[in-house]
Amino acid sequence: MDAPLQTEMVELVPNGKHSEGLLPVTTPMAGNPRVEGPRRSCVEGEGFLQKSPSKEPHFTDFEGKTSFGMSVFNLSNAIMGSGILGLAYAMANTGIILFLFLLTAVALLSSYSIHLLLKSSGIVGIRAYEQLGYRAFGTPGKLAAALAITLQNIGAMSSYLYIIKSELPLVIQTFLNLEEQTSDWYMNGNYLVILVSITVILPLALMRQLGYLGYSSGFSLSCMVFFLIAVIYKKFHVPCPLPLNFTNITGNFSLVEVTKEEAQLQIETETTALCTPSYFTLNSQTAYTIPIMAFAFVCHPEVLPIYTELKDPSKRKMQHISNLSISVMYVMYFLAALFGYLTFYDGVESELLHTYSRVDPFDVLILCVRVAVLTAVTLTVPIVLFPVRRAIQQMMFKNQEFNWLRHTLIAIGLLTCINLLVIFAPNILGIFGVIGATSAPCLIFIFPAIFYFRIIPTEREPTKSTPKILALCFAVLGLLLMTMSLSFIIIDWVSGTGQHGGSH
Ligand SMILES: NC(=O)CC[C@H](N)C(=O)O
Repeated sequence: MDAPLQTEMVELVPNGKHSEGLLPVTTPMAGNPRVEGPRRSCVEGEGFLQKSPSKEPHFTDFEGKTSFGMSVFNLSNAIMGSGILGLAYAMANTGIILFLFLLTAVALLSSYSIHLLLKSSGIVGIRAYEQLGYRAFGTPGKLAAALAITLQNIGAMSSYLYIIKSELPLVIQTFLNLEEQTSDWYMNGNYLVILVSITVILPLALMRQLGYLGYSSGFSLSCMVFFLIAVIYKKFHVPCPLPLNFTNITGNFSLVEVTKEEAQLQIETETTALCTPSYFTLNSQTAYTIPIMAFAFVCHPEVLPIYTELKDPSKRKMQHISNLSISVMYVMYFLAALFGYLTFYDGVESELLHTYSRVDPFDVLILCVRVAVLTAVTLTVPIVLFPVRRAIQQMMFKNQEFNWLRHTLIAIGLLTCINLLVIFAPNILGIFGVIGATSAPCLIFIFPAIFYFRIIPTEREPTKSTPKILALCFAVLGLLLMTMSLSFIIIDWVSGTGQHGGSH
């Protein structure tokens, strides 16, 4: 009947305005979610029909204006963040082959979950993650989605600001050619974070639409490309083992009475052991790989806002944008991890930039790399802030018209909270390890799958149809990953070896 008409039913109201008021959204009754299915289809069918005959002007006021290319920039920028800095460490704990396999799997799964989100939003007719939750499970579903988005993105933004706080003073120190850090205000990470937040992040975060951030996203991506080139270049210019390790090795030998040749031989053996890539590794840290990768590919809260602003939107076009962004990031992630790993091998730290500081903190190229990463993460904050503001609006001010004052106050409020967190409670970042381990699997695996399962009408896809069974398997996979990551974090805490959780 009217089922096929639902497919591309999309609501073309820009962010902040997509109110439920435009389409009668009925709260599903628990346990009987599709009671209102046919009625809804009808309404959505009408909406669709209104648009399709002329194929445009009807919605000109609300039409998204962002081009395909700008959307790719924005989505790629949303994907790319501090996650990239942890991947070389992940590779050191999996080996190259296993890493490649896992990275491919996470990228494919991430794309599949975007497919589930897009398909569900086509049915609901509203491109907002929280609204999918509402349609699937009523208010609890909406709150769960909004909470996961808020926690995940606040965690991500804190990790970005934390990078600014710890790296920017070093950059300034090097630029000023100072041997040691002075107590001047411009050497104080806390002041610098506040300054960057006010002068760069806030103005960008005040943009009414994500589409305007396309240029800054493009610039942010080019900074990351520079970072990648520098990582590749450094592989061929940093000695292995690092002189520091080398001293340790020779130091050990000087304590014992050994002949020069024996010592030389030992050093060579150790050097080979330290500087040979491993293709397949399993150790106590391997379990962290999946959460690190899952975090690195999270962009799901941003997908629907970007879709809302897309020019001539269609599910197919948005899926192309997502696949393209994920593929580009996949290649960049793999290369950054590979060359980062091949530079330091097992000596790589969970934050790649720190490892470079060990070589020579005042090296000019490393300095430029730092500036590039700082710029990239700074420009990512406004994109990641966007869905949080949207979630807050959906929770507290739904059905209300766009309001500049509210828009501005929420952005200022969020930035203030994140600044306070980073300045006064940097240890809280450990807590974000736990949040990351729960909210990332929820946003990537569990929610898209269960929302899809509940939203797609049974007339269209019976409960036992392959897509729905696949979606359920996907949710179970997410649940397994979440349990696994959490157990490992807890084991780590209990045994007191927790060396992770920092920025991811
Ligand atoms: N929204 C997000 O959480 C983005 C995280 C991003 N994928 C990163 O690597 O930092």
